[in-house]
Amino acid sequence: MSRTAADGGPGHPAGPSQLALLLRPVRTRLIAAALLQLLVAVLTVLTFIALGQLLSALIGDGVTDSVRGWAWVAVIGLFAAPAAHGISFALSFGASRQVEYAARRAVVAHLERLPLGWFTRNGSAQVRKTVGADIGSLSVLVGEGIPMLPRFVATTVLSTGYLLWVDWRLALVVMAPTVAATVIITRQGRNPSAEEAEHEDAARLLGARTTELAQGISVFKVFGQAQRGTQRFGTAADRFAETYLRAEAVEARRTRLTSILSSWIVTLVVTALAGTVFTAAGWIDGIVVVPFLLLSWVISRGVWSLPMVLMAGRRARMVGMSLAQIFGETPLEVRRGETPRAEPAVEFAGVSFGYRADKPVLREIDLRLAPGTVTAVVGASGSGKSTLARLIPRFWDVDAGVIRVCGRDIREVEPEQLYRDLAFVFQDPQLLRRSIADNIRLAKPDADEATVAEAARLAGIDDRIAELPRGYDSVVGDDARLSGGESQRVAIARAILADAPILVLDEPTASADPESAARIQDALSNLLADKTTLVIAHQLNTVVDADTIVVLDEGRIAESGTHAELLAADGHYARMWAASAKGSTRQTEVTAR
Ligand SMILES: Nc1ncnc2c1ncn2[C@@H]1O[C@H](COP(=O)(O)OP(=O)(O)OP(=O)(O)O)[C@@H](O)[C@H]1O
Repeated sequence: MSRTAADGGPGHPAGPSQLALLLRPVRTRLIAAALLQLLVAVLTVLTFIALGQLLSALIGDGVTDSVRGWAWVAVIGLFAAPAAHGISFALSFGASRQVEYAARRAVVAHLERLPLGWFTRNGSAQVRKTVGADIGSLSVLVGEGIPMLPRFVATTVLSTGYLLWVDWRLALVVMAPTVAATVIITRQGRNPSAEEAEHEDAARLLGARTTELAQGISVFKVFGQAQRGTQRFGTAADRFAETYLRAEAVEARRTRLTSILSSWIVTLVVTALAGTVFTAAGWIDGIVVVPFLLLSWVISRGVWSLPMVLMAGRRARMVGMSLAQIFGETPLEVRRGETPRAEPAVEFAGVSFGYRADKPVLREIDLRLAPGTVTAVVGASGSGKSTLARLIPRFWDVDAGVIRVCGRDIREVEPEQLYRDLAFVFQDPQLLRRSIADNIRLAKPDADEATVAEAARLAGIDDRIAELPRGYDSVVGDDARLSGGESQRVAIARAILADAPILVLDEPTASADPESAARIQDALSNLLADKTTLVIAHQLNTVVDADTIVVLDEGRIAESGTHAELLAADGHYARMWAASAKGSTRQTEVTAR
């Protein structure tokens, strides 16, 4: 069993083919831009040939009719080449913006269809990297790389062809350094050096350590380990710097030879020396050297830009891989189903699930949450309570069995419908960096202010919101800094407003202090009225009134019943209850002392 599909989901070809799909709508514009760059190449080479002819005429042959023609070519080339380049750039730049926008939309649309569990595993880092940096590189590739490549090739081929035609022997000598540089650069450009790869690794590690330090600095400090936290970061930063210097040194060594070989001054000197030798030997007329001086310079400039073209190719591969990773994730499939929607019950029938094939977390769960009842799930840490709760909103799909919500297999329900039937409040209430009002009305964007305020009142958070500088318009994280318990109550207000018939609550009081926990419990009692509820609880005293208490033990249902029934059964639950009673007595004694 695998939670990822490396080979692409249905309708979403991975990698390069995804890139091809994105480029298809702008294909015509890119072809036009590339053709214009070909024209620029032709005009550039013609201009230099014309310059050669003019210089030759000035030095020796005298001005003839054909020279006048070449003068026109030079003038036209001088104006037409920048104009063609300008139009080509406008076309490819426009196309790059369109591709960038389409790529971001395609990624976001695909993300919308991924199971929620994917986000808990990957967090926001990969999404940020793909939607931000990688798609940014894609834009550079489309805007510059794709049109510039034909220009580079055409300039080199045309100039070389012309020089070979003028005098192939001199051409071979003059071109030798640039050909050598081209071969070396192309071979080097294909694979990054070991030092470069090591530096990439160090950069990734530094990124991870920076996040760890930013998120965990308070924990390190509280335990007197601030130095250790910064030490881990410092070691990563040192390694980053060291590998950078090493990679740069290797790069400098690698490029030393090629930058000499492809430098224009070397080309000019080689051309002048070879031209002198050839002329002295009587193999050529001295005037023939003029076009060589001009065009070998054009070629060396092209070779100079080759590493950038190759870099664009490497980036394209990287972007392709990054997109493949996201598009390779199998989206939530919604199967065709004919079962009509029934009363708001939740059923687990023979459900088994594991995050890994060799480690089942839930085994053969049979459970029914009857409409309008509260079912509490308790059990030791790691027994699978949160996993059970998260399977209902399809964080992951079951490996065996079926989960039904309102009588229908959840794999046959459109997510929009499923999330209308379900509201969930988890341990870590995720509030968006938006106004409090927007956070509450997430499930009902058109809810008016009075309705939002009423939900906040029922959730017991209205008085705290009133204290905020801009009340309901205060923005979470900016002028609304809320405690864990307060955030939890905002999440409950959101669930109250959503008014879904089924509620899934995963330890909603987990991060709250006793006073806050009591307020959350009050808020929940407003939320629970008439709902079908599944609540995960650590503190048994919060669930004694539940209609059914289910005890999970190593992923299996060990027993279930009411509080009184389970105490009478004297099994798992009774032992947990006795242990929790002992714990709270000890707690009371400690507090009294
Ligand atoms: N996203 C995940 N990927 C891999 N394993 C996971 C993931 N989430 C939980 N697990 C593993 O599944 C098992 C059950 O975890 P779960 O969180 O469901 O237990 P729990 O009963 O809710 O525990 P607790 O009361 O401590 O929150 C544990 O062994 C846990 O390590």
